[in-house]
This record gives sequence, C-alpha cells and structure tokens, in this order.
Amino acid sequence: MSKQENSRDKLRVYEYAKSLNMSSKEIITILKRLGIPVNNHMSVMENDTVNRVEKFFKDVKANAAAKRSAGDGVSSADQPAAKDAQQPAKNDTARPVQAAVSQMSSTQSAGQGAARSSGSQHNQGQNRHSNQGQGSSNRGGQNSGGRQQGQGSQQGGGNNHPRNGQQGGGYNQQRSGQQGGGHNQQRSGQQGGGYNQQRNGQQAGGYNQQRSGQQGGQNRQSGYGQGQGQTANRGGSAGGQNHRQAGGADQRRPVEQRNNSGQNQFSRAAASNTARPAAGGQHDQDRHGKPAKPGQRRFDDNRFGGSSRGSQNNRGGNQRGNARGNQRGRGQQEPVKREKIDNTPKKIIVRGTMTVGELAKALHKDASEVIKKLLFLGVMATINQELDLDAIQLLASDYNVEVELKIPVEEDKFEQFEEHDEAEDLLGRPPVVTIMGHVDHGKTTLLDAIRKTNVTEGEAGGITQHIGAYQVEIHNKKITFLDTPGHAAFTSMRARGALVTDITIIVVAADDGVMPQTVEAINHAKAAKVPIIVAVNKVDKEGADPERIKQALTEYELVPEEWGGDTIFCNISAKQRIGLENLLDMILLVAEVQEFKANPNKRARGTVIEAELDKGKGPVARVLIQHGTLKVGDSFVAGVCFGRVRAMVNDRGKRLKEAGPSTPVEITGLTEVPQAGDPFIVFEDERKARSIAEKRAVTLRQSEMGANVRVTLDDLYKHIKEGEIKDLNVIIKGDVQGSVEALRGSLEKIEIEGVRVKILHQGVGAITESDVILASASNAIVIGFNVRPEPQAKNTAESEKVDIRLHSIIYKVIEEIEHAMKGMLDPVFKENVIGQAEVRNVFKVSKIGAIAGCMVTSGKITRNAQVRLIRDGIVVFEGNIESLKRFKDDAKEVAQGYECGISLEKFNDIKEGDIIEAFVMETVER
Ligand SMILES: Nc1nc2c(ncn2[C@@H]2O[C@H](COP(=O)(O)OP(=O)(O)OP(=O)(O)O)[C@@H](O)[C@H]2O)c(=O)[nH]1
Repeated sequence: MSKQENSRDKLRVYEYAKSLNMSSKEIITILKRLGIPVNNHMSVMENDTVNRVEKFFKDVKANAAAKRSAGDGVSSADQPAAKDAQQPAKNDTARPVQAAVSQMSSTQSAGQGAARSSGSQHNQGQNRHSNQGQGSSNRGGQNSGGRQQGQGSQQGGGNNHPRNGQQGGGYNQQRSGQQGGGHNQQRSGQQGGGYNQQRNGQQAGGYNQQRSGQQGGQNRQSGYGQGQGQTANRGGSAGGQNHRQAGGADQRRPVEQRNNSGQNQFSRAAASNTARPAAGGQHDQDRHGKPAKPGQRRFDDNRFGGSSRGSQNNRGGNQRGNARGNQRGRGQQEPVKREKIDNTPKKIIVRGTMTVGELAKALHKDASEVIKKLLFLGVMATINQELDLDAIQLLASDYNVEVELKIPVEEDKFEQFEEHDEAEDLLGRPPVVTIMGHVDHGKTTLLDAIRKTNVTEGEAGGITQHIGAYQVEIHNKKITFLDTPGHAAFTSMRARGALVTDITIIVVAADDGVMPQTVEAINHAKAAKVPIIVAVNKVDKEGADPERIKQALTEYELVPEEWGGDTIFCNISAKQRIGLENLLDMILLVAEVQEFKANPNKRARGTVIEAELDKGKGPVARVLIQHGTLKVGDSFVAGVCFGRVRAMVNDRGKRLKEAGPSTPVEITGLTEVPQAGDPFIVFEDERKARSIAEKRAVTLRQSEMGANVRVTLDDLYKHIKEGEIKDLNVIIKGDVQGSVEALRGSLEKIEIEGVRVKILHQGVGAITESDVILASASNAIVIGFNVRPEPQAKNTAESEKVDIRLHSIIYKVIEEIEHAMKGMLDPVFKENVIGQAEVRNVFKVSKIGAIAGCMVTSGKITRNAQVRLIRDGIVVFEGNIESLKRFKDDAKEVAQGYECGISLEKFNDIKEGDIIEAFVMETVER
C-alpha cells in the first residue's frame, strides 16, 4: 500500500497489483466488477478507484471472516487444523481477494475451464487435505513454505470449512477457477505453497510442468498445492486420476512437513495418516481405485504415489524429488527458490509476422508466457496466432529484447518494390520505345523498316523472331522497340501496373492528319507521363503536308522545337525508309537527356510483354528485362506463375546465357502461361519462387473477389477525405465536339476542397474499350454525354470496375460531379438497363407514326420501361414507349430472341439499324 501512497497520483494497475502481490488481471477484473472503466495494466488508478478497490477487499475479507467463523463450528469436527489455517490469512490480505477474484473470473480460457472442471471433480478430497496440511504446517510454524500453504489454503480454507464436511469441490473450483492462464505462473515465482494451490487449477495443460520444474522447492513445501498443480497440469485424460493421486500425495506432504524434519518419511507419513484417517482413506481409494491399508498406503503415497505422478509427468516427479531433498537438507526452513536461468536473447531477428509460438521460441520463452503478456495487452491470442510487427516489437521490448527487422519487403508484392541502387552501380541502358498512332498511319511499316534497317552486326543473318520487342543498334547504342503497336496494348499494360515504355513515337500520316486515335494515343502517352516524339509519316506521298500536322498538334500541347516548344518532330517515310536514321538519332537524344539507367549486377526484374503456350516448348514468356541480369537457370516468378529459365533467346533467335537491362528475351521453363504486363522477378531458388507465386495467386483471387479499388463517384468523397485523391481524372465522350468542349469547360472550373477535375481525354463518338482501359489505368471515370459505351467497352468497364456516367444534360453532369466531390451524392436513382432491341424494319402507319420492327438482342423490353434510341453510339432520343406489340397483340414485355413492334412516344424518326435500349430507374443504397 505504501507504494500507492507514494505515487497515488499516478498509480498504475500493475503497480497496485504488485503492491498487493496480485496480478494486474485480477485487479482489472475487480475494477470491471466494480464498474470502473479500465483498459489494461497500464491504466492509471485514481484515488477514488483505489479506495473503492480497498473497500471491496475489506468486504471480501469481512465476508470470508464471517464464513470462517460460521464454518469453524462445522469444520472443527473433522479438521482440527482449521483454525490454524485461518491465521496465515491474516498475514496476507491479497489472498482472500484472489479467492474472490477467482470466483469472478469465471470467463477464462477454455483450457482453464477444463482444468477447473477436472479440478472440481477431483479435489474434494484434496481440499480437505490441504486444509489439514495447512493447519498442521501452521501449527508447527516450521517453515514459511508451510505458512504460505496456509495462506493459500486459507482462502480456500475460509470457504472450505463449511464445505469440507459437505463438499470439498466448491473450494477447488474456486481456486482453480481463480487462476487464469499465465498469472499464476508469475505468482508462483514469488510465492510458495499458497501459490501452488492456485497454480494447480490455473494451469490447464502444460504450463505447470515447466513451472513446477523450476520451482520444485516451493512446491514441495507447499505440499498439497504442488500436488494439485501438477495434477492439473498434466491435465488430459490422466487429469482425473492425477488429481486424485495428487490429492493423496499432497495431503501427505504437508504432513511430512508438519511432522517436522528429522523424522523419517514413513513415520511422517504414518503420522499424517493418523492425523486424517478419513481423508487419507478416501484418497487412497481414489488413487488405487480400492481401499488400501493405511500404513502401506502412506508409504506408497509418499514414494510411489509421487513417482507414479512422476511417471505421468517426469518433471513433476523430479520436482518432487528435489523438493524432498531440499526439504530434508534445509530442515524445511526456507522454500528453496531455484534460480531461473535467464536465457532471454539480447536481440531477435524478425523477418515478418510471426506466430505466438515462433516468437516465444525466438525469445526462449514459454508460449504460455507470451500469451499471458498478450493478454495483458488486451489481446487474446492462441499459439498459432500471427502477430504483426508492432505486437512483436512491443512484446520484445517488454522482455528488453532488441528487435532487428530484416524484412525483405513483402516479397510476394514485388511489383511494388522500388529499385534502390547506388548511383555508382547504375549504368546506361537502351531506351524502350513504343510506337502509337491512328489506324493505317504506318506503325507496322515503321517498326518493320526500323528492324530491317538496323541489324546489329554479328547478329546479322539470324532469323528474326517475333518476341514482342526487338533491339536495333545505331552508333553503337541500342534501342529497344516494343513491337505491339497501338495505345490499347500500351495502356492495358499500364493498367496492369507495368510501365515498360521510356519513349513513345506518335505516328501521324502526313496525308491524313491528326485523327481521333492520334489524339487518344497522345493522351495515353501523356497519362503515362512518357516523352513523345512525333513521326510525321508518308512524307513521300503526294499531298503530304507535315506543316499542317505540326500545326494541328499544337492543339494537344505538342509544339515543335522550332516553334518554341519541346516536342521533336521527324518527317519520315516508313515505306521509302526516309528519315529513319534521324528518327533513331532523336530517340537516342531523348534517351541521353532522360538518362535511362539500371543496375545490371543484380537479380533480374522485368515485365512479361507476351506469353503463350507453345506446342513444342510449353509455356513461353517474352520478357523485357528492366533491372539486373537474367541468366539461364534462374528461378523466377512471373505474375502468379513460377519457373526456372531453361532457355533464353533474343529477337534474332540467338540463344543467350544472360540478358541485361532493356533486353527483350523469350524464355522457356515456366510452369504456366503468365499474362502480358505481368511483373517478372528472379528469386534465389525455385522453392521460394514457387511459394511466392502461390501466395500471389491467393492474393490475386482475394483481390478479384474484393471490393472495387477504382475510383467511382459513389466513393469519391471517401477517397478525397482520406487524401488519396488530389485530381478527379475524367474522360469525356460526347455526341458533338461542341458539347464535349462545353462540358470540359464547366468541369475544369470545379474545385472543391483543393480537388480539381482533370480531363485526361475527350472525344466525339461512342465510349470505346480504349477509353475504358485508359480510365482503368489512370483511375479515371468516364462521362458519356449523349453517347453510349460500345458493348466491348461496357464489358471491360464491368470487369475493370470503371465508373461510366451517362448524361444528356450538362448541368446534371456538373451537379453530379460536384456532389460526389462534396460527399453529397443523393442516394437517388440509378439507371438499370434491362435490355436492347435492334430495329430491323420501320413501318410508317398513318395516324400512328413509325413502328419499329425489332429483335430483342439482349435482356428484355418492357412496356413501362423508359427507352433511348441509339444511332451509331449516339443517343438520338430518350423517352417512353408508346406501344409494345408481339404480332398484333399488346405485350407487357418481350424477351431476348423475340421479335416485337415498338413505337415511341412523340418520336418517329426511327431508322433501320437503330438500337432501342430499355432502362428502368432504381433506387440505390449508398
Ligand atoms: N506511301 C507510303 N505508304 C506508307 C508509308 N508507311 C506506311 N504506308 C502504307 O500505309 C498502309 C498502312 O500501314 P501500316 O503500317 O499497316 O499501318 P498501321 O498504322 O500499322 O495500321 P494498323 O495496324 O491497321 O493500325 C500500308 O499500305 C503501308 O504500305 C509511307 O511512309 N509511305
């Protein structure tokens, strides 16, 4: 208590508990019982709290005293030692409290529960004995161990006495219940007999074994306590027996003590027997399953009883042996505390999360001890529970153990690692170039022309292989070209997290000019922040006007250098092979400025450009090495596949033993076919590669099943609030340039809480798959203004979880975006397209107007659905159905695969080939 007084203002639960020789958990339990809020052992106890707890103790003591005095009358008949047993109680204020706590803490672990119940079955006899034991040891006053026992039994004693005559079980139940997981262990380090009693129950399965091994001396002295403890520990099927046996043994042991040192054990035993004939008899019955002769019994109990226990639990047996030895040698004076050798390591190396068991092993601790510590931290953990780094560090610091983190990043998420190289390890590497542009502007011709123009000497004559990329050499410098032209391929790789391109070449045919896909390509390159070189192609053609191209591209912020901009323009003819060298020089120039570098002296990392199942070679992957050097025999992971490089060839079909940064190679030796865009990385051995690939496969499946990770207007506000989003990326597609421009202008004006709308791409026409892929790669939303997504785009949007918003009124778009940014999107309606019908014929009927003879191509058309008429991806009408007929009859709905006649309310301009899309508005829960 003095401690409290000294530092009352900052008294923590554990300090208070310590001052009472109790565990924090017990105090916490009391606090909770008293309705005082408490978090853990570190919680501060206010004066008032301490007073209330002390009052609680007093009440408990008073109750116990009352019970004792009531019980004395009963117990004195069978237990002459009972009074003595009470005396030590006075010395130990904590004990009754513990008993009280034990009563309360019935919500302990299952193991404890088991222990408790078995204890209660077997302990009836024990209780009685323990009381006797206490009593006699106290009377003798020979040793403190005896006294402690007395204390321990006293709590029980108080409760027991009345029960002894009637039922010993109650007492034990309490005691055993009292002791939750690890507490008792700790306590046993400090205390003798009384403890052990408690430990007994406390320790379901295993704990005690160790404990008792360490604390033989104490246990011995405490006698019955020890016995109980051991028996409880042993638990399991033998538990029942053990209890009984222990009971017998325990009973005797205190008697030995009592009967004092110097006498031989047998006679002591005999004395003890005579002291409690009834109890002894009962025990023996328990133990042997039949009544035995008293004299023999005692001998057996002391010796063989002990060893029989020992045979079930070697440590227990030894312990007892030691204890006996100690007892004799020391004349039962002092409880011998065997020094616990502290083999706690100074430092542990942590390579990631660990299970409780693993951590305990690393700390050279008993798992139960670690579990106990976790309990104090408010974490219920099992031995197989994984602990995160914080928990590991916290626990280690509790043991004063330093933690050295050697975490090789999360190896299974290797695409997220950033390569860190010392500047001196970095060497120049060839730039990786992608060619993009509008259809037929000459991308393929250019790729072929470059490939043929520059064949590396020495490799000349090799068979050109299509491996998704190739290298050319000019002025002794290499350039790598990815030979899948087109921005869709480029962006779908980017959407998969692969950034392989260093430079993009936008090919524009000088005779054609800037076309929609040229703009798309520019926007894709810009979104990926990759430098652009414009190749004005087909300059050989009549009517070619490169200047016009330059002019047109200024609109897209591609301003030629001669006009004060920073974009390189090269006039070429891919077909005539004019200007190619200049183009390659320009690529090298950009590369020089950008200083593309990599460390070739480490394990390889790259990206799968293509992969397929080859009939002869099995799974084949074409990989662009981006860091390090790939060697034949290397084990690797590609996406969720793993393998070992069996053979490696370059784009000339030449077999390579190793390949450095920016080299495209085709490798065999995979177990499965990865996907284009998959990350590729080498691991030290195949076993590791396999386990990482397996982990990745699981993660992939989980993420596929998981929630939408892309931004949608519905969760935009959440992302903004969490600071994840600074720009809302938007792609606009509209029916006419005017409305697209108007929409762009209005959207760009929006700025809410520092978040702005950034238009990544805009265009006229239906929403294409390429738009969706760009949105997916750039975490953008797509706004369709009077346009619809193409079927393929719709599917991709669904699979990529890209949010497409379709509107026909500008202010509604603005309102929706603004509301989304403010987190105020009304939980109103969401359009649900229920079906589409294709107009096959149009019949003009006087008075009625146009009737569209349709085929329902998907879903269904219902009479009361709203509809929109779509022509070439553009919405030309939105309204209601006037009539829906199957042949001559009105129909409520017409399903997919059936023909029907549809007339639209106040709209007759229906044409063959139009699509009638039916939709209903549904309320959506946000
Ligand atoms: N006159 C002339 N024709 C060219 C030139 N480059 C390409 N062509 C022709 O333009 C046509 C289209 O060329 P491709 O290389 O197939 O164009 P692309 O951009 O790859 O086309 P897609 O693969 O459909 O996107 C072919 O008939 C080529 O012969 C050039 O420099 N001059």
